Amino acid sequence: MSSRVYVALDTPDLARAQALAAKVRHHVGGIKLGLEFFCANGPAGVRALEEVGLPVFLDLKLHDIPNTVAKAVQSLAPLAPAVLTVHAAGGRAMLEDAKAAAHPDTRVVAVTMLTSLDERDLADTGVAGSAHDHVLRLAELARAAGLDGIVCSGAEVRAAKAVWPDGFFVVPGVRPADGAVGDQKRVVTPRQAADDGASILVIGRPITQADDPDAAARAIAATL
Ligand SMILES: O=C(O)c1cc(=O)[nH]c(=O)n1[C@@H]1O[C@H](COP(=O)(O)O)[C@@H](O)[C@H]1O
Repeated sequence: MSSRVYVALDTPDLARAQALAAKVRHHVGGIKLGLEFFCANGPAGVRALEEVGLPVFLDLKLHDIPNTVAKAVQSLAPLAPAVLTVHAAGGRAMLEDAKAAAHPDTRVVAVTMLTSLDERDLADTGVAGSAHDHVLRLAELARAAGLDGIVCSGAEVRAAKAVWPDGFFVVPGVRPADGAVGDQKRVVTPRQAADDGASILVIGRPITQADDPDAAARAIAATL
């Protein structure tokens, strides 16, 4: 089975992204390209990274009115990414229209509660209650809207999978036991995320900022 680890190539520099991908390609299952990369390099950058030969996860976290998101997803359809993110908070109509506009081979997944947030941050946005309940509520919304899965932290993935057994679960905020947490707040180890049911693990800086990214990716893969 190929690795469940997708490496987040968060850089605006195309050559650096290509070099990192070439280094780690034997120890990861896919590549995640996000806003930092896409704003600098656009669809041409995505096509350049496709040449590495790994599945590409396009993480643009789209969140707007249904018509705008659907048209954006339609514009991305020729890239046929393996995975594409939208924000669950955009609401049911936006989620339905995003899925309808996507390439049929693309898994459209909804970001529930960013792993950089905790319950105090949630309260600041006017949402009372626990992260667990908020994620499960948005998971149910995504499922009802016909999406393929969600993005959540490793702290919620077991509960989310229990209520959506055939959902696709993306878990970022993953850190090796001794890893620097940085701006993430809800973190788990790669092993815990995998054991608790993550379909894929998104890991960026623990690999990309390592002195030897390939060795870091290999060490993480060895714990799974
Ligand atoms: O959708 C995502 O991938 C995502 C959702 C989320 O809740 N938290 C989160 O960190 N991410 C992404 O996952 C990656 C995590 O990177 P590191 O913190 O460097 O491992 C970044 O590219 C984030 O954009």
